[in-house]
Amino acid sequence: MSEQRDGVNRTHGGRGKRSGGQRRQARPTKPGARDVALDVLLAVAEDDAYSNLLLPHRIREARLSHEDAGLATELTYGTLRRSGYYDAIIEMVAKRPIDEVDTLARAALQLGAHQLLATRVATHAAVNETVSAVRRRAGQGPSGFVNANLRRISEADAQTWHERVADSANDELERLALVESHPLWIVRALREALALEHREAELEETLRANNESPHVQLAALPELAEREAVIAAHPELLEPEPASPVAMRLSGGDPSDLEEVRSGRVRVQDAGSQLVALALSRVEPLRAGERILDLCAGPGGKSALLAAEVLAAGAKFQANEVVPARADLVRKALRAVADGDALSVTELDGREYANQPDAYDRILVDAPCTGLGALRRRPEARWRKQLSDVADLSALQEELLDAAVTAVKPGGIVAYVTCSPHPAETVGIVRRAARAGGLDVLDATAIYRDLAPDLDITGISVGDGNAVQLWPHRHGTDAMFLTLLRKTD
Ligand SMILES: C[S@@+](CC[C@H](N)C(=O)[O-])C[C@H]1O[C@@H](n2cnc3c(N)ncnc32)[C@H](O)[C@@H]1O
Repeated sequence: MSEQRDGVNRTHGGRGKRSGGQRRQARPTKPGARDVALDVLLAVAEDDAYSNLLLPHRIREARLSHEDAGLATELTYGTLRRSGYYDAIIEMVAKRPIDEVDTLARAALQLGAHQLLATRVATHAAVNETVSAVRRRAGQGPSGFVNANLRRISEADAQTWHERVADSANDELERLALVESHPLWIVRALREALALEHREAELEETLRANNESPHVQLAALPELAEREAVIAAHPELLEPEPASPVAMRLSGGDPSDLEEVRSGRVRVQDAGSQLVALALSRVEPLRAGERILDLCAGPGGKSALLAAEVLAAGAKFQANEVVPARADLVRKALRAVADGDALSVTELDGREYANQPDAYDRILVDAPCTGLGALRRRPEARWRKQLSDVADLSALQEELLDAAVTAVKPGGIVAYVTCSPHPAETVGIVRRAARAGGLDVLDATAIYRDLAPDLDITGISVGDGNAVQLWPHRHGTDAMFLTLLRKTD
């Protein structure tokens, strides 16, 4: 039997390795939604592509209709998010370890399993169309293997597969990791984070929320756009989003169809990201002449919102981003807020700001992190992150926070923020800083309750104050963490 015919990956390269023996054939027919989805799944597996960057290109190249573009998007992102769960099923039907399944066959089986078990696509279409996409790409060889195994998957319903996979687990955490399609170390970290609020019972809900597509949320930049007026101009598309006083929810369509988005007065931004930025600018009134620094600003979402607030109060705004290409994105984001390049963006390692003691009134440290709080937005991210990333990042996070504490004036405020709820990146960092002395931990729950009275906010005790962890399943936002620290001497 040839490699193509039996679907075996004899390279044993596992995820992300090209299977070598496949010949990619020219497609005689116009590609459809499944061809596009399969293309992107393979590029993610073989070339470490980012699905959210590649998919829009592939959809345009294939000239998919609006409807097919929607289908390709749902199939690609849904399959990537749940691919760990589908792998468990593929191992059962193919009766071999997943790393021994050829990359194309594995991607096609995941794609087919997603259609069969998580969408309303009819069984015959899910099987036949997926097999046809494999045949167009690689000929008869692997399509037989894919066809046979998809038929086996289609013989049981979604509930039965759920039970079979759950029964294969050794314990409760492994069960959740398998059925909710997350690496086990991430499940453990999320449980630990929920335990800080005595909410371990919400673990399954938290994991499920990571498997859903988030709503598109927009921010009306203060002084440049007024939320109610923007909603009034597009009542069929927009509604207020309770998680931030400037947030709106887009019900469908492309945000750039809105003139307010094209002009930069309204930005696509998660409401939790809005809330952490506004917590710093509104924790107490901004005074004219205050100096505000965004230490880790790329690509500039929070900078744009903060700068709009800061300039309206006659205060001064400074952004910094160490990666030059990302610093350019910050400059672009700030152009809508101030004419030309009126706001400078430095390109320093944020730790160098320790050389400017007592220089700023408020500093945002939106620290580089694992991003475990935004897994629903980055469908393949959970499979690429590693536990070892946490140690490296938390060392950097400590140093960036220390630099900000040095650079803020006595009486000034540092906001420490991550888009990860991993305790080693959140409370681990701020509790250490609080123990070192010279800082008061403010009550972040109070400012959140002012800014978003409809949200159910609970605090996590840090020193004498409270940090706040937002969650997709409870607040409809990314899992943003915030602590506000005031320098006392
Ligand atoms: C979580 S992101 C910031 C997101 C941004 N605040 C926004 O809302 O668009 C963290 C940023 O920190 C940058 N970064 C990483 N190491 C850094 C360092 N040593 N100094 C300053 N910035 C750093 C990364 O390049 C990344 O752009």
